[in-house]
Amino acid sequence: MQDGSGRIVVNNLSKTFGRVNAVQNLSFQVEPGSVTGFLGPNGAGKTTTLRMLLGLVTPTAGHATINGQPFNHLGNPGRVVGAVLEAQGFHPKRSARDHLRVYTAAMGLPDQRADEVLHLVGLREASHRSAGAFSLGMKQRLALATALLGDPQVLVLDEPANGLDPEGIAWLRGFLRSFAGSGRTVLVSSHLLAEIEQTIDQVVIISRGQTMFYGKLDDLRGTQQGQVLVEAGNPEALTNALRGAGLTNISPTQHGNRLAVTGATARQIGDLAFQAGTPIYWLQEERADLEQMFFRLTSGQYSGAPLPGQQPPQQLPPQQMPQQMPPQQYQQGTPSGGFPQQGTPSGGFPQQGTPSGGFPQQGYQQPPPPQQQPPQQGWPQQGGWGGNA
Ligand SMILES: Nc1ncnc2c1ncn2[C@@H]1O[C@H](COP(=O)(O)OP(=O)(O)OP(=O)(O)O)[C@@H](O)[C@H]1O
Repeated sequence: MQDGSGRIVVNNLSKTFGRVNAVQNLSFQVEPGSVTGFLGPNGAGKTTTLRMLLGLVTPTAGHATINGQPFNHLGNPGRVVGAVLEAQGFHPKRSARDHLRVYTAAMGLPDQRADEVLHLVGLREASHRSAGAFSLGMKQRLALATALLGDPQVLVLDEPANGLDPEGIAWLRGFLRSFAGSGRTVLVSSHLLAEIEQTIDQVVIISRGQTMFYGKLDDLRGTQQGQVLVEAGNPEALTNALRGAGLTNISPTQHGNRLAVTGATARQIGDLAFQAGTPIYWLQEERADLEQMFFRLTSGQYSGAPLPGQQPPQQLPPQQMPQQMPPQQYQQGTPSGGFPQQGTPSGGFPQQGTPSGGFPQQGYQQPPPPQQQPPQQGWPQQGGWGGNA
């Protein structure tokens, strides 16, 4: 029985292709009402994981569920999951509206639903145009429209920002936030952290099929302490004051009198300088650079050696690693009636792509409980696709 939660659970999932360990012991959870980013460089195992979640690939070990069930056991998958794995597979001569109507008919939905989702993704004006003439960004939107047909509870998108121009990316960001804000679940993959950083609540970073980080972005930032750069009238007096306060991670910078201090806020340093009687001429907090951390966590995937200026890939301390679920025997899903089929886009039916999630790590704040709300209400309405949309 489905639990109706909208929760995605990936539990000790592994997949081996011959000698390639595409996915190794991956675990995470995606809660309704949240957006989870599934990140990793090319070949990290994202698509394989999403395909296992969507019942398109049989895991070597472990299992993945949506609403407490393997995808192939969902009674009406199109109403539960909307998935886009690749924005391809459209008949080139078929209009966007006709493409969608093939699926409304298959799903027993009214034709009008095709127009509704075209409006939702900003393709209303292009509904009569052939999909073959669409830009990559427009194809992304049409694939998303297809996934939305069944008004799904869960969205699983593989690299949905590919081909979108900056306006399209901003729109997608708002759309996904809104979708999750209505109590639904979003799992979105990308190989670029910056692309989805502003959209996601939590992140699962994988490299070579293994989890490198699973948790909230702030927790990831917290793994690397920021520093404060300070220029004081009397650096020696400030250094003494900082040491006196137990701050020993102080180093000179290449810039004259400036010091780099780790483990303190700018405010603390300002107070200590005041007490030491030295003026401050310049003060700046430097936050850890997420993109750099992402590269560091995933570097060496191909060469096995760190790139110049990068650290070797590092496994995070245990408290930052995903919690393991109790081992459960994987139950292979029974094949559904033709769905999902690769390349068969439809609301909730996987379209060549894959999602995934993770278990809350320590300190992870549970997102609000699932709230079923009328679909689309409050979702950003797109007036049209811009540029390369
Ligand atoms: N059907 C397959 N047969 C053999 N190897 C495969 C198969 N599918 C994937 N792989 C291998 O598994 C590994 C993970 O591939 P996967 O496509 O899941 O990575 P990815 O993170 O989605 O990469 P990208 O961002 O480039 O799509 C790669 O080494 C890939 O070559």
